[in-house]
Amino acid sequence: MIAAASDESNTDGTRAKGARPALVLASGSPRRLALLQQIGIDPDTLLPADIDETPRRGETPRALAQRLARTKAEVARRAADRNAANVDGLVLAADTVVAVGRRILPKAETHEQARACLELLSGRGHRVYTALCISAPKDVVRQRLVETRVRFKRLSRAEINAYLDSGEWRGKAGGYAIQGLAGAFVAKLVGSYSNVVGLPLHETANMLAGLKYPVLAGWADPAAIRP
Ligand SMILES: Cc1cn([C@H]2C[C@H](O)[C@@H](COP(=O)(O)OP(=O)(O)OP(=O)(O)O)O2)c(=O)[nH]c1=O
Repeated sequence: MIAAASDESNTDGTRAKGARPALVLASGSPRRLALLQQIGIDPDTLLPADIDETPRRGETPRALAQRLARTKAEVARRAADRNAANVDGLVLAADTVVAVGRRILPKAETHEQARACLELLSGRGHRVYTALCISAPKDVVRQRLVETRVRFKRLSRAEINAYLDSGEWRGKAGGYAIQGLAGAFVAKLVGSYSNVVGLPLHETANMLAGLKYPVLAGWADPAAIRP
């Protein structure tokens, strides 16, 4: 259900003038929620969209990320709309894809997959794409693709084994999580760090602001912002 925050609603259920739209985060990723909260945005509802993420034949990494983000947003909006009396909110979805050239790395689920990813990434550059999709009322859909270039140092067998033992790679695109132990593998990063973790904060804030969702500067009470 997409409902405006209750403390901003009038008694007749209509939205108070100037109230922010309700926000659904179409994600089951704790990292995406934590990143949003980092910039003071607390979604009203979490609605993970369970979709098939298999790349299509010949699909580029960029096209895959964009298609999946859009599908997640659409699936979550349909689920939200099924029960809702009030559907004037925003639905935010994202998808992160790691690629070496046109080669799309999997979201590692097994040791073998994670090892193959790390061996491929060792000592070379790769790109991390996160596609953002925000579905708004009246069939308005905004999309954005953000790219970060990352280069890993050369990884020894011992480092790869130790990293595999950590389990941090599980469920992560490209078989690593930059916000954990793998931060030590990053020799160079060009672009947005939060994009690699799963949600580019600068671009997300801009897109939300463009849809009249109050981010930092639009807040009524700056004192409410966490230090
Ligand atoms: C490269 C990299 C990816 N990741 C994560 C971000 C994403 O959660 C995940 C990529 O998978 P996604 O399909 O983008 O996201 P998800 O399935 O985890 O969550 P949801 O679809 O419900 O939003 O990999 C990191 O946490 N750190 C990293 O350094």
